[in-house]
Amino acid sequence: MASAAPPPASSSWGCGRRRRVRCSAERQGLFSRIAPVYDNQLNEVLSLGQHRIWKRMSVSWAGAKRSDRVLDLCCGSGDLAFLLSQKVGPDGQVSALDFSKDQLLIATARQDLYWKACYKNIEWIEGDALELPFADSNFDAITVGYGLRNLLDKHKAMKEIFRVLKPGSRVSILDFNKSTSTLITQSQEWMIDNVVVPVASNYGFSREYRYLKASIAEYLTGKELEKLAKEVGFSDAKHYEIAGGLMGNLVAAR
Ligand SMILES: C/C(=C\Cc1cc(O)c2ccccc2c1O)CCC[C@H](C)CCC[C@H](C)CCCC(C)C
Ligand SMILES: C[S@@+](CC[C@H](N)C(=O)[O-])C[C@H]1O[C@@H](n2cnc3c(N)ncnc32)[C@H](O)[C@@H]1O
Repeated sequence: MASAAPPPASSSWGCGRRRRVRCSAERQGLFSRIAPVYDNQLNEVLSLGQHRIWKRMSVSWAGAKRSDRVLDLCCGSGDLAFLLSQKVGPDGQVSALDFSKDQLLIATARQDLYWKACYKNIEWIEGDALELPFADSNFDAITVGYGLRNLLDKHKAMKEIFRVLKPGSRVSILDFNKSTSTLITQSQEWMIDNVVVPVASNYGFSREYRYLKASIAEYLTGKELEKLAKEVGFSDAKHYEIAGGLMGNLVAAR
């Protein structure tokens, strides 16, 4: 596992005892704590396995093809990186970046378990999505699965994504949808309050999953995501609502 610039030095106690997960170090700690149960348990159970379909859709929208060099940003335990790996094949290259060492350890363990030859094309990089350790115009496709919403500076992140993407290539950003529909927002919040958090509390992670609701409320709507992409230079940007509007995917072309 390669290591790049660590996230800002702000430490969790430097964030004070705020109730909200407000700084990079606190968010890093959150994802490191939930790493052992994150993918094969809680996401699987809570989404009734649907999250794998949403991730496949997102990877398809990125447009990765054989022999491409691609990036999975905020890769976590590697779900999208493994899907990208199959798209680009053994002659392709997948760079998978995350700032949680614990998430990356789970990802490398999964890579060692899997038998597909193509998975050898994945490089795991510990780094900050806001300061990418890559050259300009470096990637043929980029995916961000449930990552952008967790980044403190979404504008800076989108500028970095634009910088490292090759002209004519696409980024596909999957996340919860911050809906403009009151009914969808209320449904989303009801499920988080009455299903997600209670189930997560059985694993000792009620606070970590309670963060979801606030992070969605502070996120950008589909139209705002499209506007942000255009502002940083993308020539085209379209946000698609999926899962009945509970989730959404932005596809932006450089
Ligand atoms: C893969 C999913 C979420 C990933 C995820 C993203 C985050 O930012 C987190 C932050 C803090 C803790 C955990 C996460 C996190 O897991 C989506 C599926 C898992 C969700 C937790 C389940 C969400 C349930 C939906 C609101 C309703 C699903 C309806 C479905 C049709 C059954
Ligand atoms: C909800 S998980 C998503 C993981 C994976 N993409 C998926 O779809 O399952 C969000 C990931 O973003 C990472 N992350 C959050 N902020 C980051 C940052 N500034 N730089 C790099 N990774 C970050 C977390 O460590 C975590 O692994």
